[in-house]
Amino acid sequence: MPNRLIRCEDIASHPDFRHLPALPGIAVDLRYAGTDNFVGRNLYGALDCAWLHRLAAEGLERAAALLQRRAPGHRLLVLDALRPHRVQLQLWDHLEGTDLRQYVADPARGSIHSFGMALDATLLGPDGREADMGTGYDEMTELSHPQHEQRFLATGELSPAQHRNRLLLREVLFDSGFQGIANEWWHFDMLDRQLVRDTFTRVE
Ligand SMILES: C[C@@H](N)C(=O)N[C@H](C)C(=O)O
Ligand SMILES: [Zn+2]
Repeated sequence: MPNRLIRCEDIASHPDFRHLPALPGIAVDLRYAGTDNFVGRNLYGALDCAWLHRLAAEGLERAAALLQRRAPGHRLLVLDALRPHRVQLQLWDHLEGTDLRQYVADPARGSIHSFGMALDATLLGPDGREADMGTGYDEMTELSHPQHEQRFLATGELSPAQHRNRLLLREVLFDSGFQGIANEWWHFDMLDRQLVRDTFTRVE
């Protein structure tokens, strides 16, 4: 268990966290705060989870500015940000007995979301609609894996336009300091994961 812990209910009083509605030009639709998620129920309830650690929030602001320059009219849509550890446990438990746990960080190690240092995001096009990424958010199939994109491009299961949308999302986030993971096009971490687990405050 990390040395530093804070309850999600107390996050507003912690100086290291920033509230997403205060970040200009970024859209937020936290899917675990409703029923449109793979568990099928609202996991955040009365908790306000529209927060990120200031280092991740600053990276997100940089990414939004880059996106404005590279693809005017597009916006970033945050699908998940700070995820309390208690919710990570529920995601993990929901997938017990399946082979899908590769898509959820083991709470025994800790999700980078629970430190406010990871976000799930997609793009909104100039028409305000979500860009087509080839799969939906949290779609737990190989077609969602960045590591297999070349294969799916070759078979036609991923179109060049869908791939370009993923590349644009990745470019603006990577150029702003985030890193991706091999099996989820929507997930981005700020800083080294082990460093975050060892030295940052985890939100319970
Ligand atoms: C569950 C999915 N949206 C996600 O964020 N996965 C990463 C690996 C996590 O649980 O930290
Ligand atoms: Zn994620």
